[in-house]
Amino acid sequence: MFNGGCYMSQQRADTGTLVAVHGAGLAYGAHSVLDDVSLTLEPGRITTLIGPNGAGKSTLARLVLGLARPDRGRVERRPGLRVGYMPQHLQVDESLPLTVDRFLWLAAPGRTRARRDALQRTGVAHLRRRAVRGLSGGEMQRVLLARALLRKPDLLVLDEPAQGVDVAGQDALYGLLGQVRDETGCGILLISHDLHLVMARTDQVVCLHHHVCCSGTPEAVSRDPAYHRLFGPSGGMPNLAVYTHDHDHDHDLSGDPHHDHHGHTGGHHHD
Ligand SMILES: Nc1ncnc2c1ncn2[C@@H]1O[C@H](COP(=O)(O)OP(=O)(O)OP(=O)(O)O)[C@@H](O)[C@H]1O
Repeated sequence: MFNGGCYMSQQRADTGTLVAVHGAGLAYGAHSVLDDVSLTLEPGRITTLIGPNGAGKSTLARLVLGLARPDRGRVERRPGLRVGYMPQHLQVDESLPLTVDRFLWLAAPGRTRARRDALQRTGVAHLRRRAVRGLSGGEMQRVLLARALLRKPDLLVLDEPAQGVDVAGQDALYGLLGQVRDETGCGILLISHDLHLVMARTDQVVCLHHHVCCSGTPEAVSRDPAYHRLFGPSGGMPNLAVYTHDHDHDHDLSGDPHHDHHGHTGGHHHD
């Protein structure tokens, strides 16, 4: 729901924006986690949110999902927005003999066909009757993506989906997400703490360290000599790209932009 009144709701509904965060600030006690953060998510566009541990990425995702409210600024959401969320961690009770099919049904009760189609789309239809607790990290990730897709989301939010997956698995996942975007036209918000390697088809990269440090588009891995050496001349990982940061400031350890007595920036540079 939009917080900006009728006029703003109408304006946003017309332009199709899924979620718009305007100058959001949020603090836990004295600890400022987000400071004047703005972000716009559009249908059919992939946004990658990167930043070091503790930068506020998951907190910003919670604002986008409507699970938290900013102390300052506002968050507008398209009326009736359907969101599919793939969490960073999921606790599955090891003692429960839960099958993949049952696991999906619990999230979205409905026809078997829909669950089969969702698993088919993420390339793991063969796992439908398997126990969730026996799945590998990469298999679980695809099941979680199928679960998010069952909601037929306008916006897919994935928190660190590449965590615990090797580079080839990350490349395959990003390829799959590109297909999902092309087929469904949904917007995608991807969260990652990898400051350099991002999904090649990302439309905008936003680097967060409590505030937005910089944003832009990634460059193909094949154009970066370091990754060229790693992946070979053909750029064997077509779905990965390099993001080059463009900061005009450094950070001290609290994440605050830092200037020395002479007006020069100093502190911990995180790119
Ligand atoms: N409910 C809470 N109460 C107090 N502090 C919190 C709460 N949630 C998050 N924080 C703090 O806010 C900061 C940002 O956390 P957040 O999880 O948003 O960062 P992140 O960028 O997603 O980090 P990571 O990459 O490690 O997952 C951290 O210092 C965290 O300890």
